[in-house]
Amino acid sequence: MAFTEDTLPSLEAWKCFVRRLEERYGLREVPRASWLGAQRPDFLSHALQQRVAYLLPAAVCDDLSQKEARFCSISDQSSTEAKVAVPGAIIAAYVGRNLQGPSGGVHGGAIASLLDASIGMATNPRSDPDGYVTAQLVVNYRQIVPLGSYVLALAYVHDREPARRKCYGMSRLVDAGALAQSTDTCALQLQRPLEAARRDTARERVYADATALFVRQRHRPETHGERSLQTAAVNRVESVSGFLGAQARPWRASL
Ligand SMILES: CCCCCCCCCC(=O)SCCNC(=O)CCNC(=O)[C@H](O)C(C)(C)COP(=O)(O)OP(=O)(O)OC[C@H]1O[C@@H](n2cnc3c(N)ncnc32)[C@H](O)[C@@H]1OP(=O)(O)O
Repeated sequence: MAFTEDTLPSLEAWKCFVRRLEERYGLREVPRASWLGAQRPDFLSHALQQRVAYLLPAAVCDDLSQKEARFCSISDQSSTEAKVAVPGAIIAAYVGRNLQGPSGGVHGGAIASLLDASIGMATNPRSDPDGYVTAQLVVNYRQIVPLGSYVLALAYVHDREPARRKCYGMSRLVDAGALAQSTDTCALQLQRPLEAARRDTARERVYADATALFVRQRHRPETHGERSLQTAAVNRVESVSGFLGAQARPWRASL
């Protein structure tokens, strides 16, 4: 998917999305003050200190290339905090007609991919994004996801066995409702457990949930050429956007 200036969400729209996340899920850790007064360096360092491992997209990064800015990762900085595994993650996505499974509904494979990606994000620290891979993924499909929906995958890690290289997580795919109205795929890694991922709330429709076992690889496959963490993060989110077939449409969050 090609990102253009038109498809970048504005900072205001992104802040609005985060505010709504805060309201719905009590995400106290999103540093509201820094969003509101965002200037890139302060914003990034403050956000890092405030336990947000990385934020995508970050349209505030005006000195990066457009593509990098779209997927700016704040934990590429070599801080100790960035090396800490993140126990929670949220992906907001639009699932369009190109993902048709049953008539009028989204294909189960796309739903599984979203759930898998969100748990993978909650499992892997940004400083080592390829450490843990999916060994097992069990998906419960609870309701048809209507084509053309905005959805959120809310993931958290509930157990780790480092000595055995194992990490257990779960994710719930819910209707985003008015919370995210964008065809962009965006993601947030959190350094606190996301309580909202744990249980259903009356306020949202739950389409599916999944449990997963991630296992740390003993040997990594060779990568071809130099690959920065930044590039890996960009590629990974682009791959999610890619398989979702996100169409280039403007951000539609109302302020
Ligand atoms: C910011 C970053 C965001 C990142 C998002 C990324 C999300 C993307 C996630 C993916 O899509 S990953 C791609 C799909 N997955 C793969 O391609 C994985 C392919 N499989 C493998 O590479 C290996 O099979 C694997 C690393 C999972 C395990 O191989 P090992 O040889 O290291 O496992 P080993 O036999 O030593 O087992 C270690 C432990 O895990 C257990 N285990 C391994 N595979 C299992 C399995 N499949 N089911 C259940 N348990 C399993 C195994 O029983 C054992 O437990 P115990 O120590 O308690 O005995």
